[in-house]
Amino acid sequence: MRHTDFLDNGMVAEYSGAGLLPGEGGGGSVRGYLLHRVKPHLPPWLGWGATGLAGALGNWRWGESAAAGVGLTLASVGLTGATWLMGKSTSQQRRLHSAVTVAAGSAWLTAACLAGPTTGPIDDLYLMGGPVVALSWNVRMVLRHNPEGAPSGSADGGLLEKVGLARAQIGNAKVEPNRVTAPVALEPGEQTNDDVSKALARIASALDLPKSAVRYTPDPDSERRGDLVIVPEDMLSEVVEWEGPSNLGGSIAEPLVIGRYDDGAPLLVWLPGDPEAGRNSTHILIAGGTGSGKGDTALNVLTEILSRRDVIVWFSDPKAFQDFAPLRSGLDWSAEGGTQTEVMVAAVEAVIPARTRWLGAHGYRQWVPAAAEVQNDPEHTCRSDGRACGCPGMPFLVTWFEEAANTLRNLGDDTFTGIAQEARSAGMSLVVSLQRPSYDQMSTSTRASLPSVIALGCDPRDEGFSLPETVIDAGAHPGAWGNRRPGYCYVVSPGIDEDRYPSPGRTRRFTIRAVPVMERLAAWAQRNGAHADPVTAGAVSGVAGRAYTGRTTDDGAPKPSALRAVEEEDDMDRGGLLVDPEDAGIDPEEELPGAEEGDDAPIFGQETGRKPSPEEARRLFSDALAEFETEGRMIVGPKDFTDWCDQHNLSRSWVSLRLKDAALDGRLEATNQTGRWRIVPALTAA
Ligand SMILES: Nc1ncnc2c1ncn2[C@@H]1O[C@H](COP(=O)(O)OP(=O)(O)OP(=O)(O)O)[C@@H](O)[C@H]1O
Repeated sequence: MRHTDFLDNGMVAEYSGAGLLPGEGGGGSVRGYLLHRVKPHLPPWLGWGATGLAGALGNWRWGESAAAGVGLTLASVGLTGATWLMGKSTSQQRRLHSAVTVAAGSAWLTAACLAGPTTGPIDDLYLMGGPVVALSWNVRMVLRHNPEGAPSGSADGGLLEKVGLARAQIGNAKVEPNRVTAPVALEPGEQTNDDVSKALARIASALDLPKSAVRYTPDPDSERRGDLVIVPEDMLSEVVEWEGPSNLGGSIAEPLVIGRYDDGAPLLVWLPGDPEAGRNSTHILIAGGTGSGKGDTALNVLTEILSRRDVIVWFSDPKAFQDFAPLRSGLDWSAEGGTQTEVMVAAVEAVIPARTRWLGAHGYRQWVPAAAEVQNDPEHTCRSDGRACGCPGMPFLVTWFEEAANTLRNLGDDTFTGIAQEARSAGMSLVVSLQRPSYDQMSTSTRASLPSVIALGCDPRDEGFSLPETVIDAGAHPGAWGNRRPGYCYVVSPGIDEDRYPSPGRTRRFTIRAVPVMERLAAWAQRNGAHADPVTAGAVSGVAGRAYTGRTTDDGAPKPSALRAVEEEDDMDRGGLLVDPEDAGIDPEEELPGAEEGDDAPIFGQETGRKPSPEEARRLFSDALAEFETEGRMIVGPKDFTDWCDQHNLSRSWVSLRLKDAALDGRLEATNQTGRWRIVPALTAA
């Protein structure tokens, strides 16, 4: 049994102060346990018995011999002297104790041999003195087990010496069920905390435990002190299924519960910052190899987010919502990769300044739950006369990019880093997941702008990508799990005590049983969750046009006032940029054809024949852009006009030139990809 091996090693027993853990040690039965406890204290008593026996036998053999008397006396003195000499290397106290014991024992033996063990006081001396001496050794041993942070002596030296940390000291360890925390003090000037980090694998090997069971938390105030944490039994091996969100209707500012740690504590992450705790909003990277449980981990996070009342989610998934389909109707906006995702990214860029301005105008240095409520507090007013402004609140915004490597690469490092930096003060968090957590998927600077990570099992070579070096040094090794431990993860994120970073946790598993619960959650979010505020909705519509629908209500319920307000401002001929009331029930998937599908579909009129006149051609081109806009295909390039060119006998190079002209006219805007243009919705065009 692992646990017992661990204890048998003696380390915990030596330094716990409390001895063995309840019910542990030895053969498993009560008898075995007692025997195990008593065994170390027997030798002095055996020595006492042996001395008595030797006295009786010696008297029978040499009772009458004068020569034997001289020999025995000399031997006794010699043995005592030798003990004293040999004790030189031990402590003074131990040396004296040993010499006195040998002197008393050998003197009694000499007297018993010569005069007889029962003569005069010799037998009384044996019966009274022997137990006293034996007991004195027992007491010494018991005291040695409670060093109270004192230098550790030889026994711990055994383990630490084995792992190359001789002369380090282990103090009084704290023993909890399945967790031992032992303070370590290193040799001043000789050893550093780094040496312990490097020795963790050897400590695990000495204790016959997996590498992830042994961790080290350096003391931030000292280079030679820290806590060695040993968690002998893997309490995460039991799979726990997801049964529902932890806090339905709570605020997104409250922690998201995504699983549990190895000691049973809840595994938490926070997205918005907390001004009181001096914490900023964070962005999260979900990193894990294939089969590491990334999909289920994302579901843990997303279900928690969707169950909160003051948040909206924009979600891009190039895998066509394979894993997330049951939750899709709870999202404010969903995109299936390709052009749809490009539009979403452009929209994210556009809403950041608008949201930041709104928060600033209402006196919020960062998003807090009160920002999502109607602004009835004169402390948070945008009116110059200081009276409450009554503006609709602004929900927190989570923008989520599944399998994001391509999107991020297209976006470029500087753009992404800028978005990530600025989004934090706009009441937004980005969540990004990667197919393979490695630097060929994501550049160093992009990785650096995602401060939080949920690091699942991966290739050992990719550990350095997933986790900060300090956490790996402290004993975190997602590479040791690969895809054999789905859902196991380390979480590094503001709000979590840093001591926890190297502790593994496990997210919950989603099975087929979870599907109806997720569907109910999405329906709840659709009815009771937040809707985009007018500022966010206005900014996104200015970029995405009809591609952004906002979360629709499926039961014909009136749309939230935020959206109606935007619609009322719209050009009446266009009937508003957001969903028409009669379109409210339309499945957004049907409304937004994928890029590939759109490429093949003949969406334009079927005019054929002669080449149009230049004026006619320009009119047709402008109609084509309007049609793209109606379709919600807001990012276009010459290749999107291939069929159209064939129909109208126009060339793609002519289209290229017209695209540039349209950009000069303000109808299009350049994207950071050459030859790709974003349509400026007609409402906001000059
Ligand atoms: N927390 C968990 N506990 C137990 N099993 C889990 C857990 N999370 C995921 N699994 C199981 O592990 C397997 C792989 O999970 P999942 O598909 O989420 O991995 P993935 O990392 O998303 O892989 P891929 O990238 O190939 O989609 C699935 O069978 C899933 O049910």
